[in-house]
Amino acid sequence: MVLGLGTGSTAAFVVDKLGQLLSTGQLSNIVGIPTSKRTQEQAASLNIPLSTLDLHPHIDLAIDGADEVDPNLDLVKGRGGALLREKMVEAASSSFIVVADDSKLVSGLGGSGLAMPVEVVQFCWKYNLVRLEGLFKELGCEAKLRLSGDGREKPYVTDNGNYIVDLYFKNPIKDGFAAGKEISAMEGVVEHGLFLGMATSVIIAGKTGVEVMTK
Ligand SMILES: O=C(CO)[C@H](O)[C@H](O)COP(=O)(O)O
Repeated sequence: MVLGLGTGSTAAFVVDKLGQLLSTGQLSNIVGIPTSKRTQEQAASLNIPLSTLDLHPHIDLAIDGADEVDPNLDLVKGRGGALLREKMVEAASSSFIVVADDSKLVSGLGGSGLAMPVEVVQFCWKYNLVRLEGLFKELGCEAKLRLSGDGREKPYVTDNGNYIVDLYFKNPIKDGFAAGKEISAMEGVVEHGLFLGMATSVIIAGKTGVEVMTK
């Protein structure tokens, strides 16, 4: 079985569990396709056999976290910075299961007040930041370059050598597909964090237990 391995604090539990099941012989004959360098390192340290999309272009199942989940199982992802590889791996997967806690549930994407990331090339990133903010003016959008380092003094660089522009909305995005299309059409945009129509099911953990959402 070919498994897409997600990125983030929730997906890390899945990777740990896979490592444990493999080491105790409860699971065998799997190969993992990691969605980030971080996950690749974690999986390798647990002796999970790894491969790439080049060698395994068809993935049976991907399991990953999410930043926002709406009632249609559409998602915002990428606050952990891995959106490009996540989208490539999850789009190539026959099934895509999301694992999250109930703080991630929203009635409309962009509605949490937290970031919707867009990965952009470094070249003239400010030009694209201004254009992205302008695209969603009517939603009260504010665009910020993601920073890293102890004093947040330098731009965050993705595993693919790009920058991230985080979009903060005052109001939820009305038409995610239209928004995604407009963002992707911008020269210099590499990928955006709207994962639409991709999740097969979402497993949500809350104080009262676990709920499985399916379409
Ligand atoms: O998209 C992601 C990383 O790019 C993560 O899946 C998302 O940020 C959720 O992370 P966490 O489980 O740590 O809340």
